[in-house]
Amino acid sequence: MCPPDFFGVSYVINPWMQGETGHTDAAAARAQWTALKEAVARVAEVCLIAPHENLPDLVFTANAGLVLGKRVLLSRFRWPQRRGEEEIFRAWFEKAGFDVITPPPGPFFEGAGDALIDEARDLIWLGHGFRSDAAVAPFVEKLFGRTTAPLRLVDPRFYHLDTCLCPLPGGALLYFPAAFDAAARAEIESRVAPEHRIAVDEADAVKFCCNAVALGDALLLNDASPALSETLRARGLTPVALPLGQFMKAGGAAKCLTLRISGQSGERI
Ligand SMILES: NC(=O)NCCC[C@H](N)C(=O)O
Repeated sequence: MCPPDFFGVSYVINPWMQGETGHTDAAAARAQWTALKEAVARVAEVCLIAPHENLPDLVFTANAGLVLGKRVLLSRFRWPQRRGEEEIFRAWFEKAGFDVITPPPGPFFEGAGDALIDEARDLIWLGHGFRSDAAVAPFVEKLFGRTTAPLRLVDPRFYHLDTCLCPLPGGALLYFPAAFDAAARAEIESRVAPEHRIAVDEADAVKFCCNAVALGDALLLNDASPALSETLRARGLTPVALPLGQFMKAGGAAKCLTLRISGQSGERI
């Protein structure tokens, strides 16, 4: 995670940021981020990367790269406003002993914002259409030795895959179907049995319920309706609501603010 010392909205690269320039409250953001960090720290060790002035979105560490085992495929950001983050994340990973791989020339790739590991299906879902390019899929597949299933995103509010889809422990998949084109919905339906699909409605989706961090049985998220919370509980998961409204002004919530760097089955690589 990255402390929110320099977090704010100072440019607009997604619809959530529209009209929010200069409207974040630093103390409130710090309190929300700290509550999330403490919730993660109850289950896992939290490593920090130093914040940088003029890189307000560095707090969204999910976008650093895709980590599997001790390998990380670094991001290449679509928007110039975020490109300064790439070398900062590279330096952090190198110092931490990761094998850092640069994406092939050409396609954009926004890390674990768009590439989600589905342990139950032994595959990587890759969101594309707004930030990452589908052209990076064969490289991801070869590098990590896992089937990589591209999914086209069509709603600009759900510009990263982790804003509208979340593989859950136990094999269920939480997702907002309207964020995907028909082919992507068919792809999800062909790979995920109906009893494992949890389709959320728009009211839950805009609360970033899919932007959830699964840690053991706990599911850390900004908010979920009573009905969705009940559905999750029935599957043995405990939704933990952690308000992250300050970060939603920039288009991110719990999952975006974290990057899992160990504990995935990538250890077999
Ligand atoms: N969805 C994510 O994984 N990260 C949120 C990134 C927010 C940032 N303002 C962006 O638009 O890139």
